[in-house]
Amino acid sequence: MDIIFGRNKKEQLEPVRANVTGKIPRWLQGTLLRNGPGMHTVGESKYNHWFDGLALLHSFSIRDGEVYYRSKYLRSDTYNANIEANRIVVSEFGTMAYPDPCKNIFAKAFSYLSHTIPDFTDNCLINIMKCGEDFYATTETNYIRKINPQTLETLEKVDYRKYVAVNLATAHPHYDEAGNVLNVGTSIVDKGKTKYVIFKIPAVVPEAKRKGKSPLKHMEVFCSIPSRSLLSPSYYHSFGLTENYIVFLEQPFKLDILKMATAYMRGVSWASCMTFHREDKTYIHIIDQRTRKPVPTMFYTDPMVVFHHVNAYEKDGCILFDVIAYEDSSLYQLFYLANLNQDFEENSRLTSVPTLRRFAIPLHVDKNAEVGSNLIKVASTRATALKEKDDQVYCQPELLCEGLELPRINYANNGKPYRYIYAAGVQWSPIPTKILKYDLLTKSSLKWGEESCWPAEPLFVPAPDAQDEDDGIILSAIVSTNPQKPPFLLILDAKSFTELARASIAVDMHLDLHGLFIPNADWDTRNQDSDHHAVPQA
Ligand SMILES: CC1=C(/C=C/C(C)=C/C=C/C(C)=C/C=O)C(C)(C)CCC1
Ligand SMILES: [Fe+2]
Repeated sequence: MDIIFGRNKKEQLEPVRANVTGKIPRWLQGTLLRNGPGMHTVGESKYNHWFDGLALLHSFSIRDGEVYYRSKYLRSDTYNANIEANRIVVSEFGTMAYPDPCKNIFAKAFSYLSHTIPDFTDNCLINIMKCGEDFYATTETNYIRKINPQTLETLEKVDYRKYVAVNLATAHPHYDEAGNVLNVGTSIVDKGKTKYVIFKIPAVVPEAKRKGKSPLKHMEVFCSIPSRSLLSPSYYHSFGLTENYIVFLEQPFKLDILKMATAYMRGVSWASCMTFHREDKTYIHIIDQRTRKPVPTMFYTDPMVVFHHVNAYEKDGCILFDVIAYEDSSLYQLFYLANLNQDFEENSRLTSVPTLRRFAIPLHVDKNAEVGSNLIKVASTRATALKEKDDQVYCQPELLCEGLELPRINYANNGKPYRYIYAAGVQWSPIPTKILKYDLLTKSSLKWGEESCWPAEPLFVPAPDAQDEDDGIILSAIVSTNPQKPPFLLILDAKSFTELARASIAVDMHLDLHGLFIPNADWDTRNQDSDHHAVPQA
């Protein structure tokens, strides 16, 4: 597995034409832009964790049945500092780095102190965000990096803290129909309070206010939720959105701020400051978008760890939301590079398999309902919400399916009733061996897999004349451990899950994390089909 995880990948700066077999639909015109870690050693120094690797952007430009591939390292300040020093000098999730090893004792002590409130990395390796006309590489710190989606060049560094008080923010924002961005961040011990901040970035700025400013300058706090604890806010990786509500899980997988403040001095990583408290509950916060206030009822469920929300929607007085959940936080443990070696089949066994769980949250809690009664009256789910004393509600999910991660949907259905989930299929290890389509109605799935192939997150792109939710195609970048088989972009028909085409590229391709598809606007206007792709397939 060293081929996939350990080895530094080479950039492919010049676009290279892929060898296409099969037939790419004529309407599929645009660029698949993806992000993920590509470099895990700098000089003699090595990162400890796969999520530490330096961000390598790659793109597949699809035009008239042809595919062109290119890749480029994000020239973050982190990348530049590391390359210049020829060693790792910026700390990442699983690796604490020491910039000045030769300083005298006084300078060293000063450097430790200045790390009490750390300046986090801008190695934005997780996802790509669209904001107005601009694209940004994202991670979970306060930094995002603007990029040129055509050339993959790195542009400005943006510090969210300049606009809203957040030290951390998710790499998984949501978009409304107009393309406005909603995201959640954590504000740590600011003015004596720790809170989760939901913030909005408008897609367009009114002409009068514009003055050449980017929409980021018009970012605003939408709502804040106080953290249950000042010094141990929850860690979260994504959130859910319905037409009128936001779903935020305050889970018992927490950051210990005091541990973080001394991590640099103690020589341990940020990852070691995260703890799963299996004795705690998971609190479900529901925010009403119309009042911009959290719903006052306290909804909770058993301890769990969620990285990816799938979708959420309102139905018959309830919010139904689907997540991929684990029993513990061992997933992040498995991505230490020491585990992803030859013996990875042994070392990276999941202790808790990812399960698709559906929760149901009643929007109106009858104060007179009997304690112990189930407040969910929706026939389509077995999820329950039991009334407890003091107006608390205990929610138990319906278990839908096992062994899936990196979920995607037809984003036109985000926040709305939906039927299909596209995801990476994982079995005994967190590394995907298949991609699958799960049908929430029939509770059955279709799968794609091939010997020695390791697929990435499958992304759905709707067809221009789509009638059904699954009228479209699936794109997934596949790397292979067979030296005879070059990596390829797989194009499946989303309805039947059969292969339409593959574009093989004889390059050094990395296993990526997340990304988006940018439809080719020229082609859309040429075909009078502009509305279908107004929002990226985020
Ligand atoms: C640097 C840094 C962080 C980075 C977290 C990262 C990089 C997480 C990546 C998660 C992924 C890729 C999950 C996939 O499902 C924290 C812990 C937020 C806080 C401290 C500083
Ligand atoms: Fe993610």
